[in-house]
Amino acid sequence: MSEALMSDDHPRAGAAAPRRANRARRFLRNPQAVISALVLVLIGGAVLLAPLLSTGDPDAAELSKAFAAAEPGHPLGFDSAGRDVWSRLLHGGRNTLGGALIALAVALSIGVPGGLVAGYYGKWFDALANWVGNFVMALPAMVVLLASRAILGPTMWVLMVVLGVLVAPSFFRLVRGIVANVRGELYVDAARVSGLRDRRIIARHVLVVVRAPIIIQTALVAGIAISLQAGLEFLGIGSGDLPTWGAMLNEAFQNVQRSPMFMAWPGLALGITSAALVLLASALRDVLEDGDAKPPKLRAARRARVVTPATPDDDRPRASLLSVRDLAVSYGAGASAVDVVHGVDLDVAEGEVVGLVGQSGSGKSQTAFSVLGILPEGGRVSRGSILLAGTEVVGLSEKGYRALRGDVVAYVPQEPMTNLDPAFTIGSQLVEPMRLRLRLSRKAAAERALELLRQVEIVDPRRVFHAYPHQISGGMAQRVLIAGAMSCDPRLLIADEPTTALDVTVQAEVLELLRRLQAERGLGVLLVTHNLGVVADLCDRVAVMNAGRIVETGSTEQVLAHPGHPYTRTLIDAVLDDAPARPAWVAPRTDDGTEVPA
Ligand SMILES: Nc1ncnc2c1ncn2[C@@H]1O[C@H](COP(=O)(O)OP(=O)(O)OP(=O)(O)O)[C@@H](O)[C@H]1O
Repeated sequence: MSEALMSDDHPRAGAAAPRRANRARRFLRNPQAVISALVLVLIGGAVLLAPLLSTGDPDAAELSKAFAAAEPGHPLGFDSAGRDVWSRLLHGGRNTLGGALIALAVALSIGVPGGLVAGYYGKWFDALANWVGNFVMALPAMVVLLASRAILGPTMWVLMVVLGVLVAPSFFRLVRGIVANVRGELYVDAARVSGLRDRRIIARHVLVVVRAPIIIQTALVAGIAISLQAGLEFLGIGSGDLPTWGAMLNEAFQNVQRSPMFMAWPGLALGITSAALVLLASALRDVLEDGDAKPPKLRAARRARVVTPATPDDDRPRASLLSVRDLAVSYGAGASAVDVVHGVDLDVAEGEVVGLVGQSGSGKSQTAFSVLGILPEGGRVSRGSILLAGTEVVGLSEKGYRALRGDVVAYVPQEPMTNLDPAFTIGSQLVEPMRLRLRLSRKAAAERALELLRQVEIVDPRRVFHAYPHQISGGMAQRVLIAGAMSCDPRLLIADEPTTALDVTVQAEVLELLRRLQAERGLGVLLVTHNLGVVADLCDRVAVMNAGRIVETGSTEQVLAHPGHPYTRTLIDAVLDDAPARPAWVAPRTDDGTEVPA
């Protein structure tokens, strides 16, 4: 392995410290964030400590003190009913902020899970939830609240639940949109192939991406909820018996001629709280979103869609690890359906390395994805049978697949970087599937992960274990993915162009590593590649694929030395190894023999 890639001073390795610390630092360096958060903490603290900070009962009226000026213990004076304004302001804040919190809690608990499920699974739930969300958003909030008040009675808390339902679609839409994008990321597919359940993938890999936007949206919606709640109370349609900032505004408004200052206190409290929330939301956007490098999007969403029931074939070699018969993969439905793989037969036995070769677009990846159950959106196995260690996987449920992934079949993908979740350390991404599949404790899984990193020849396993994907090189990332693929001791490894994204020296090292691991563990390997050099180097047998069909199969030696099919001959002729070497470059010289400067 290249020392430059392994050393700590590699540019990627020297990148920023873990992003959580980065975010905290960015937050503390942002004056708008700090000041607005401080203001909110002060307001929240004051209303929470209302019984300690105020002198009396907020509802205790003493008519003789109506409109009386400030006095010791009553710094803001008395209202029209002789009640202490300071007490009412603090206790009113409790009710106003408490109401907004209820609305937020309802909106979050409907909008976030709804958006996660709709964005991740799509299908009918997405269509239905979208329709309901659009319908709720189209409703005029104030009219619905007035109607609710008429039907449900003048209870502010109930109205806040209704308000929560009305603002839930804003969270739903936000989360759904982000999740629908994330579910197509390769690291989500990689997590599925490593055997993680959907619930776990959503909690670990998807929720983390929506966390920051949800926090920002929460701050914004909190401001809106406070204003709406105060608006209702101001109009006199909340709970008239509770002190709230809106009710105080209402009362002050009725006496504005007599004492205009009474408008100021609840007005200021509402204004400062709402402004602080909006400023905090905008500062959080800078802190949480702008500073994070977004993972590049390389492929559209891919979902397994397998429909045809298995049609077992009696002449298959039963001892084989993988036995594919008459596999067809189609996109689209009905008359517009297009077959991209036509009747492929393929076998991999225990300890055997089989190369699946062919030019780009010949259907190699579609065949491999069919075996793994991760065909892209719209793709389906339309015919044939795939036996994985004796289990028919055509038509198999996600649950059935989970039982096979990790310890029967594992996958090494083409693009190492996009198959690692940028939000988690390498260690945590290795540990998680082992805890689930092998039921190891966190400590035992971490020890095994370190051992695996050593086995894939990572020089400083401990540093890599604690590093984030952006802190390691592409070659190291591929080694990490190979370690991950080996983590649950699979019997079959499917490697899809595992070295294509790497530079030439690293390619050789990764191939050498695969060769060693295969020999040590007696793995069956299906190596998808367009590179005949790699095939000659690693494979026992080779299947040549062209235009969705296997055109020739045989031992590597036989196929490469005596190709039987014209397409195989074209592939071999395209390898430039036998072409005459280009003559060395000679600098042009003038007649007297001096070199012409470039
Ligand atoms: N999502 C998709 N929708 C429709 N057709 C697709 C989709 N993905 C792939 N195909 C088609 O399937 C065929 C085989 O593609 P596949 O990715 O298996 O090729 P490949 O041999 O693996 O090539 P490469 O080495 O470039 O990945 C191609 O003709 C491609 O256009």
